[in-house]
Amino acid sequence: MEVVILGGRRQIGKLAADAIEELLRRKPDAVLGLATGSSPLPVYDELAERNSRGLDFSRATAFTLDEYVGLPAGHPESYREVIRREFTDRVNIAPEKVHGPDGSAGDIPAACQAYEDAIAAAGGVDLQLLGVGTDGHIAFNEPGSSFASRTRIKSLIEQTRRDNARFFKSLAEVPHHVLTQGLGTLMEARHVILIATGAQKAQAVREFVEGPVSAICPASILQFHPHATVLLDEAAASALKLADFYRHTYDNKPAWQGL
Ligand SMILES: N[C@@H]1[C@@H](O)[C@H](O)[C@@H](COP(=O)(O)O)O[C@@H]1O
Repeated sequence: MEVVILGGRRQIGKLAADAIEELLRRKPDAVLGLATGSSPLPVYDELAERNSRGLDFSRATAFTLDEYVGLPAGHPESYREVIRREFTDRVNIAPEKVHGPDGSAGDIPAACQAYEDAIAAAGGVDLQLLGVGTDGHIAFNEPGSSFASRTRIKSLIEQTRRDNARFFKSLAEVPHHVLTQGLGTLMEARHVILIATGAQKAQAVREFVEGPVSAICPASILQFHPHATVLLDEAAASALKLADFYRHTYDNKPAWQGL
């Protein structure tokens, strides 16, 4: 796991966008894993800007991480809508190449299997963006999720519902159930870039980067990933024991740019 501590959200956005740009130039039909939440927004802003200057997404495919169950089609907070608004409508990716789990499916297990099959048929995810929940969840894999899990339905814990209530009119409107790629699914992405900013993430970051690998902190599975990059601002990095070591080792420059 490479941990890179940067000055702020804008620098994080640029560095993650550099990785995506390098991938798209090397492999124009790359498969991108997209995340919702506020953490990846600077990356999407930067990519939209680069798209307007010629970075081409026309041959790319994208898969989102997760989706609420039970929101009506077109609900502004469904992740399908969020990712469309925040990213895919702002670049020249083909809408039919942007996939998400179907939270309104009648047959949920079949929809989850179909999503796994679609990822596999696309050749797997080349680069997966991730945020992290204050409880250490990635995608919507809450504490206790199996490290071998695949796309499936999950219940949200109250902490996550409260964290996400800021996007809804009230806590009561936040769905209790979601579909999410599993931890086993996420671990198959060839490169994972997790972004965390702000002091409210410091504890989760300390636990998943430097704590024991445990299902109680789902993001800790990334310690087993062969190519995981963690991009942090100073506040999110503030509880790390080895923060100085990471600063010196990577010198604000992750391995994909050459040490
Ligand atoms: N399912 C999403 C996660 O994918 C995201 O990482 C997390 C953190 O969101 P934020 O980046 O807004 O802190 O929120 C949600 O629960």
